[in-house]
Amino acid sequence: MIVVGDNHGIPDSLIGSVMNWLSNFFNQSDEEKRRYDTNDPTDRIRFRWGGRTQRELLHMRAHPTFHCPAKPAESMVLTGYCERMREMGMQLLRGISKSLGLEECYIENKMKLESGYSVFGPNYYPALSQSSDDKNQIGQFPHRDPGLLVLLAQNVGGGLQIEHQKKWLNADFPPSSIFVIVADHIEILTNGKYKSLLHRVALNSEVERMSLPFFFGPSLDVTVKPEPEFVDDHNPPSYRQMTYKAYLESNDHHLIEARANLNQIRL
Ligand SMILES: O=C(O)CCC(=O)C(=O)O
Ligand SMILES: [Fe+2]
Repeated sequence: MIVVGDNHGIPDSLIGSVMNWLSNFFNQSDEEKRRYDTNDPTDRIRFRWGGRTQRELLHMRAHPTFHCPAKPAESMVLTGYCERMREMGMQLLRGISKSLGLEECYIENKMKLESGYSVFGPNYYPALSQSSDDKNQIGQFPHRDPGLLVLLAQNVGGGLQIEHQKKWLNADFPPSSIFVIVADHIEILTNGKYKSLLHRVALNSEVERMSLPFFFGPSLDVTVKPEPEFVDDHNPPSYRQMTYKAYLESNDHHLIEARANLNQIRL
């Protein structure tokens, strides 16, 4: 896990405009939001209520083609934001490649990031009501995410928790920072040298919260596997190989849902 402080170069005004647009979106009537709650296999945009949680989520395909439910003039804000997230993700992956003693563009080339599949998937969590019954309400159950990195912005701090040495820690980062989560396909390609971060979300007790994860993934046709640089007699491959598309679609999930499946491909 890496936190990029407030020197990430993304203007506050851009983040603010994205938050404004999302706040308007989530505050629409259920009927209006339901227009994007379909099960069409060609969906590029999908709105969902969070099942056993009070979360609402909107997933939009961000790359290689960009889709969003905004009017053209407003969609510029969302496209601009997603482009900045991609640039930041690319820079971070160059750093990770170098930290592994590999050439800067190693991950970028192996994962064919020019046509990488990315999803922008904002969440809306209501405030926790004051009634004591609600004390344990959570926003998201423990999970890992698919892809290489998840770049996360939020409108207010408090809610995200990460697992470290079997304990849950609060990931308290300010709204001006971007929090970066290492996801499944970094773990697979490095054969477990980097670990995909287990995390969950508690409802912020005081105020409603929005979080803006950008799921930065490989190209859908890339077969992701432990690469030879991380495999030897003492370290046999720990994960089954699979295209990124097949990984996302396993368990009958839709590509846009961006669900993880790491435990099922461990060898
Ligand atoms: O809301 C958060 O802070 C985390 C969001 C998240 O983990 C996800 O949407 O996958
Ligand atoms: Fe997540």
